[in-house]
Amino acid sequence: MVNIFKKVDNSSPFETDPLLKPKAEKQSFWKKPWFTLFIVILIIVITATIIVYIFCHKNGSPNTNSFVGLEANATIFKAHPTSRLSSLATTNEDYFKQCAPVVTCNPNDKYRTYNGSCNNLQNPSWGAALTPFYRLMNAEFDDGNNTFRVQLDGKPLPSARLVGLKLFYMREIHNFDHANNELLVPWGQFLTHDVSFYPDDIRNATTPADLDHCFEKDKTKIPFECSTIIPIAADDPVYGPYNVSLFKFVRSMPSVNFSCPLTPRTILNRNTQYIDASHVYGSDEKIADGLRTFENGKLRSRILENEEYCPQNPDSEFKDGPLGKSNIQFAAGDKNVNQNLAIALFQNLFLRYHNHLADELHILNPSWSDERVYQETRRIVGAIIQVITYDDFLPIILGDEYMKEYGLTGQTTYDPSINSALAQEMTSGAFRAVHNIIPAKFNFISANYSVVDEVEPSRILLQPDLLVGNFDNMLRGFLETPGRAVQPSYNSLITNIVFKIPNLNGYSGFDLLSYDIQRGRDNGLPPYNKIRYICGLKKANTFNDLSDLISLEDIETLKSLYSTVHDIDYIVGALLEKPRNGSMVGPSTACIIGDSFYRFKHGDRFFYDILGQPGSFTPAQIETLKKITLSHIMCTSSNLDHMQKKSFRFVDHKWMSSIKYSCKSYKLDLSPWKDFS
Ligand code: HEM
Ligand SMILES: [Ca+2]
Repeated sequence: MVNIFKKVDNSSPFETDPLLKPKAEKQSFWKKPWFTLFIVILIIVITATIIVYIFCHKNGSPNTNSFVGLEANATIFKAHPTSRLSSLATTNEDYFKQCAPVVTCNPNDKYRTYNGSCNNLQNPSWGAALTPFYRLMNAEFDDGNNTFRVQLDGKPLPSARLVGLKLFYMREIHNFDHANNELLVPWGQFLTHDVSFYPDDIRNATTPADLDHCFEKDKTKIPFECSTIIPIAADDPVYGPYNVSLFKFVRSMPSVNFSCPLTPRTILNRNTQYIDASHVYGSDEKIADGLRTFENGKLRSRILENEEYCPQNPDSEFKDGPLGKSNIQFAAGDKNVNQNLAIALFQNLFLRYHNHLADELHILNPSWSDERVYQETRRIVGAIIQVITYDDFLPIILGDEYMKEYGLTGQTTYDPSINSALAQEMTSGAFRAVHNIIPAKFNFISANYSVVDEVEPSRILLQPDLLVGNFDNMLRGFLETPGRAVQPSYNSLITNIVFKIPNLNGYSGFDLLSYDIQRGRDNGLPPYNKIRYICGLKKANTFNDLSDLISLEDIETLKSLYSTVHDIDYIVGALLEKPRNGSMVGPSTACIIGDSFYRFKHGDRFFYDILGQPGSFTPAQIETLKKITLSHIMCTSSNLDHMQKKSFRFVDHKWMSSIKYSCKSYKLDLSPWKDFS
């Protein structure tokens, strides 16, 4: 803009012909053609801005996504609506036939079990903790059972780091999604931790730290535990200069470690596979009891710097994270509570909310026992997570059209033939594609809206100390920062963390994208082309057949990495796909996410709006639950005092403070819980 105006000034005849100058000075400036032109352009710009703004906020479409080279209105995605997927896997029942414990259920139980069993009365172990992830297609391993998939021509798959470098590195676009804020990120992860957790395979006592010896060069034989490391080339632009030659990679723990030697390699999910707040309360009774005070229904907590936080984890395993020492290690229902600051923030937020709600219910019903208050609160918190997920979060991730296509809106009808368990294709593939909206830095924003700290990924992983004293600023940071524009690349900081290994006197690294690609191979995910097929999209016979969804430039790079179109890792294809308008994800990602959330909704006998079950809420309670927003939770559990109604929307305090309502307006009507039996 500035340059353009300068150019006009320079070419002005007044400068070159002084004789014209007095006449020109007498003429009113608003009669000049350039002024009229300026006004017209200004009006066009303002009108266009208003239209774009209204469109973004109405449709929830980020519209700032950075998929160039493909038609914005790609109607092709509509050509194959797949509202229900049918699993083609033949192994889903193996665990239940061979290893599932005998479970006796009380069909009249009002509350969920801790481990999720007895939700489905005909198949009581479905969706329970410590049962396998579901599969939409059979696992793909080279030897059929265990070893990483290879390419069709027998060559090993390209290094996950190389794939990331060639396709995604240096492609990051620093645009914002001005429709949404960054809160989508902690919510997405919080939701993930409700339904997914697989621990490392440490059968040979191989913790990540034990893999240091994999760095040693000149080995004639690669030790077993080093065989799945992610190789890094010497000319890697980031890690090369530090001589980092590999990322350590520990495989997921297979079922054999839980006395169930299934083949092909089968991974058990340690968390309940329902959206039921198991990450707040625990996926077994021992963990749940350890988190309770057994007084007035409350959870254990501690006060740090005058605020309430989760209790300290007594487990020595947590004392020192691999990235440094941490005095604080929270305990919560999910073991991954300390994985990064964002998830720690949300676990603490919900701990506070539980205790707030328990207080309210206790005041409302003083005669209720500790057990009753605790279980009712737990039930409400689980329901709230469902409401926020389906009403607010998913419509932004998937868009309204996909929401309808996949049956994720409206009244839930319980269908006992549905196994709600989380699909491997989802947890090791599709839902990870949403890692592309993780911002490079977390902004801590003070009450007067100034950024007081910008925290890089190297400071957020496994070291939650920073949360204490910064709770409000961190929450405000997520609310007050526009989201990262949807794009194929992850942010370059989360893919390029270099850290020093003290005992090795060298360096190591972390790259979330490499780990996501490698995890897909570890857990036997089918390649991208097969997911296209199950999702009803056109199966590609040649690389060029991908051009319906992937740009020609990316197809050329894919050709240079993979032997055939059938070899491409699923998450790689998922990231490269052009999202449908109004959605943040491409069709093969939406299809897998849609399937999972369909099964979480219609396969859960305790889903919050299902009627006629012993665990059903009353119609009046359901009405109250439907009105709950994340803003209410944040208002109740922090010191923030104003909040927009649509919590995930970016509401710039400078221009739109009038639609940030006082926290006093976010009251929850608990009267339907008064004296009900
Ligand atoms: C601060 C932001 C986040 C960080 C630092 C983060 C980091 C990680 C890491 C380190 C893993 C394990 C990688 C491995 O397999 O070794 C993981 C797994 C995963 N993440 Fe994220 N993530 C974040 C946000 C999200 C979001 C927003 C979503 C989805 C909406 C998501 C979905 C998943 C899923 C589905 C998995 C696999 C589930 C599991 O580990 O049990 N994450 N993430
Ligand atoms: Ca759960």
